Amino acid sequence: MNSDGNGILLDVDNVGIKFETKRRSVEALRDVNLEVQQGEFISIVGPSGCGKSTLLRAVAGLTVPTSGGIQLRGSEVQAPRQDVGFVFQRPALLPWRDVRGNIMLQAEMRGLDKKQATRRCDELLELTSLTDFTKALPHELSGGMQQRVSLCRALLHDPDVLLMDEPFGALDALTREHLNVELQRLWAQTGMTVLLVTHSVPEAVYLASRVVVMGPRPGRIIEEFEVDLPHEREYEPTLEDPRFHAVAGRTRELLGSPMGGD
Ligand SMILES: Nc1ncnc2c1ncn2[C@@H]1O[C@H](COP(=O)(O)OP(=O)(O)OP(=O)(O)O)[C@@H](O)[C@H]1O
Repeated sequence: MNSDGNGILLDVDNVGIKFETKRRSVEALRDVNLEVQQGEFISIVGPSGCGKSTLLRAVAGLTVPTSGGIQLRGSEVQAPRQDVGFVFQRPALLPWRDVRGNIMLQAEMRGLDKKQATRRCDELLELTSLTDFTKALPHELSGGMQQRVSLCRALLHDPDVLLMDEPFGALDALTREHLNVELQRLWAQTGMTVLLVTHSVPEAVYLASRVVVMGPRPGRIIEEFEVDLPHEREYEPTLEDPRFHAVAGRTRELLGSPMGGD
């Protein structure tokens, strides 16, 4: 339960975003409404250019809505927030810093207590099976490991909400599958709140407690599905589960493609 007493951690209220440039005006989002409870895992899918990244950036306070508003833990999001974690498609690690150094960057930027941050860093390294690579440099790591480092960095300050924008889009299929399984376990074990943008329908449904489908620009939410699957999910049995197929099939229909993304 959060400070506003109704269990809603994040409230996106009638948000519209227009980008005005010298040459054109783009309406990226129109009347977007989304209420997220603490501990939910929301997967956001939609056609390219429908405003998924814009929505995440607005939640992080990196883009200001043109209309409507966003509340996180009861306070209006008006500027970049300290209480979110962001994982992008590329891990963006500093090549001269080792794994611990890259994760601890978050502590330095936010002025966190070094002892506490180091303890948390150790826990996260353990949770993501990176303990043996603490002193490795980014070029010594696989793409999947680099993305795990970037996940640890995003979680170091224990954010209220973790925002992930196509975090596994640049990885090969097998690595992506492994990281899906790890992220599922992490979510089930920690109860963190996640908003994930993805083009992959199986990834969206396997990970989510709720799938949010957006329509073409100007981006709006056209449908939402609760995913009626156990909190902790094994990979293959889940992908064969009729409840998984029901949501994945409906999502693909809405996206208008037989394959519905990768
Ligand atoms: N800073 C900006 N200035 C001008 N237009 C922008 C800006 N950011 C996004 N847009 C436009 O807003 C629309 C939505 O972009 P956004 O990146 O949010 O879509 P998306 O759904 O994440 O796309 P994709 O799935 O291809 O990554 C696009 O038409 C894009 O060109």
